Amino acid sequence: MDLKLQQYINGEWVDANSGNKRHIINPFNQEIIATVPEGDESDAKAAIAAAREAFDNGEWASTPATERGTVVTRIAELIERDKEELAYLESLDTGKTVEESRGDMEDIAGVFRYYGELADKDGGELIDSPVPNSSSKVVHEPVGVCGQITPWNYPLLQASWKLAPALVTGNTLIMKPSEITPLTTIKVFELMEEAGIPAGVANLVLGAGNTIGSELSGSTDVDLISFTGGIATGKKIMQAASVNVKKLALELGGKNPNVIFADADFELAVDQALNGVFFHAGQICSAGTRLIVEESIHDEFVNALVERVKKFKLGSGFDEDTQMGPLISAEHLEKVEKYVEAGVKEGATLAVGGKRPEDPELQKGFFYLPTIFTDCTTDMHIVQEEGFGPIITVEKFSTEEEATKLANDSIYGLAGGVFTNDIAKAERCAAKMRMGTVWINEFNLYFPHAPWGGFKQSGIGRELGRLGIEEYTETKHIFQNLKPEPINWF
Ligand SMILES: NC(=O)c1ccc[n+]([C@@H]2O[C@H](COP(=O)([O-])OP(=O)(O)OC[C@H]3O[C@@H](n4cnc5c(N)ncnc54)[C@H](O)[C@@H]3O)[C@@H](O)[C@H]2O)c1
Ligand SMILES: C[N+](C)(C)CC=O
Repeated sequence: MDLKLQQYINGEWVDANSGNKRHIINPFNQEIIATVPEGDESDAKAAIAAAREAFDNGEWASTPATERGTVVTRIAELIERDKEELAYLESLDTGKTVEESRGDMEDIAGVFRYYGELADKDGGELIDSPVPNSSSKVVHEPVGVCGQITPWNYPLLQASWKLAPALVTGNTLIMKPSEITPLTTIKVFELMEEAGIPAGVANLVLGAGNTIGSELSGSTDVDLISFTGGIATGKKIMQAASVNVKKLALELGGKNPNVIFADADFELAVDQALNGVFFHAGQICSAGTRLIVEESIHDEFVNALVERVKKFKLGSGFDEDTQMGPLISAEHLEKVEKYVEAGVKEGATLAVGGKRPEDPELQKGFFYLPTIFTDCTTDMHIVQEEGFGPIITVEKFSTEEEATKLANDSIYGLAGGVFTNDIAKAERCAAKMRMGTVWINEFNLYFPHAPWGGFKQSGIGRELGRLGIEEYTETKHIFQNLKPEPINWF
């Protein structure tokens, strides 16, 4: 593997201070793909010091925004150049099909390109001051040193949503990818170095969340944490971040409803419902794992799903005909198994799946069969909790009001979908659904221009779009009295 397999701190490729290492495991066959440094608090401290110095010396922040934009656009070009290698690494690390990874790489290059082009578009704002003989303007400045923590399911995609807006706005950063999927993030740091990001501006530390992640969240030298991951970790980060009242951007989990009305295009809704859940084996924050189907088509709809699911081809992400790869790890597979067991105990009916596949060729991988539960009710653990696996729960409704009430009955509010051919009904539902994204006759679509994030416990703040850049800026009001006079109060 032609990759540095090291951390990147203050412009140098380095091993962990402790000398410790971690094996990265292929989820398809449990083979060791790579061995990388396992950093700890001391590595995180070194990276924080480098990022602090690079921010405080002001060089990157005072580089003209156009130049910062050019460097970030160059990163997009390098990602496009090395797209095949990146897609290969992402599929090795995560088990997802290489076709999915290629799509991810196109999205990622698009994110760097989008923010590269936005870099110099913020000229601030002139305020019409109510005070005679004065000027009043608003400018946006970088927040400072940013800690960025990412999950394993979309390793480089989630990193790109953080790296590109932080860099174009003049911040410095420390990135900590998931300890089990670091490869593409390492590769992109090589590309960022090639693109000309100055030493200390972007730093990469590798290792566990409870060491490096905690150090980043609890450090008084870090001004902002942008985190994507689970709710439980998000809560720990919020607590640690209170030490210096850090700015926080949290992209957390989801248990996303997909409402299917009887008047929807049946084949389209079946196809999108399957895609909305089983893509990447259900390991997607916005997976439409909670199907809410109108009673009059419920049985026909479930039968159609089951027939299609039985034909899914599970296998290596590198085989052309594979539709679904393995889960990420043995630990996660066990979690998914327990989740399904809980559903059975709660009284839901297993319509298909509910176990590991028996195919001898899949025994070394962390595979789980696509699973559909019927007879589900909102009080069930499997309807309320994120399973993060290839599992659908199906509930029934009979009125529009009931459908949106069910859809909103959740602590989450990340995303949801509505399938209907009645445009007015679709708009009414979208208005009522308390989620950061609502898709109409579509599921799981995102692009750089539109914001992404959650209502309720699915998060704080937004990534992507113009809001994604605002997370990385402080707003300053500058007022000038053009004809100052004494106040003579005291
Ligand atoms: N909202 C979104 O856009 C979005 C996108 C992708 C994934 N997710 C969510 O991510 C979760 C799956 O990812 P995961 O299992 O990697 O999540 P996770 O919370 O276990 O880990 C995410 C990251 O946090 C780090 N971490 C762990 N403990 C930490 C601590 N105490 N302090 C700081 N950092 C710590 C991990 O090392 C990892 O890098 C799911 O809940 C999924 O919904 C959300
Ligand atoms: C945000 N998204 C959909 C790319 C990945 C969620 O896990």
